[in-house]
Amino acid sequence: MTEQAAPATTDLSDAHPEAQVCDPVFQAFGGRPAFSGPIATLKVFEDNALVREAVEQPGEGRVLVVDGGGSLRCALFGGNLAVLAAQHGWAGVVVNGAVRDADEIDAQPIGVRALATHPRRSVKGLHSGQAGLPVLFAGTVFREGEWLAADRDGVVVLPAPPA
Ligand SMILES: O=C([O-])CC(=O)C(=O)O
Repeated sequence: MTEQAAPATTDLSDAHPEAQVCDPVFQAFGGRPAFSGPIATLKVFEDNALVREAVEQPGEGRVLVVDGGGSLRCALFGGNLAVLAAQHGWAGVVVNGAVRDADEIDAQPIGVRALATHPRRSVKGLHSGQAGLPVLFAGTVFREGEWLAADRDGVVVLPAPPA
């Protein structure tokens, strides 16, 4: 997979009045401090079966945006899923919820944003949730196919990649 330099979120925010700038609620994980790509969305709650299914599919440089309803009672993403996401070419994962195995995630060449860490794993096997719907958190609407950039300054969403 070729790794393209992600444009700075500051420059994107300055140059694009249409940019949505996420509320600064995220902690940063992963071996890639800056990442960007088209958005794929998931809406789940304390069940990460769909997250695993997604990162087992070709990522093609996309960013998986997982709305976990903000639950801080378990982790929706962890070290094994980070390996799968990297292997399948996902640029990053943004979680409205918690992750675990922070050190293992940091060892993978993807970017991850989440509200917190939590040692407990989520439910598996219910396969509850929905893919491809617009999701709303951090003051931002994340729509499948729109474009996200993240770096140490924050997370920005644009309707399309900058020209
Ligand atoms: O599988 C999970 O629920 C998350 C996790 O711990 C991992 O990815 O290693």
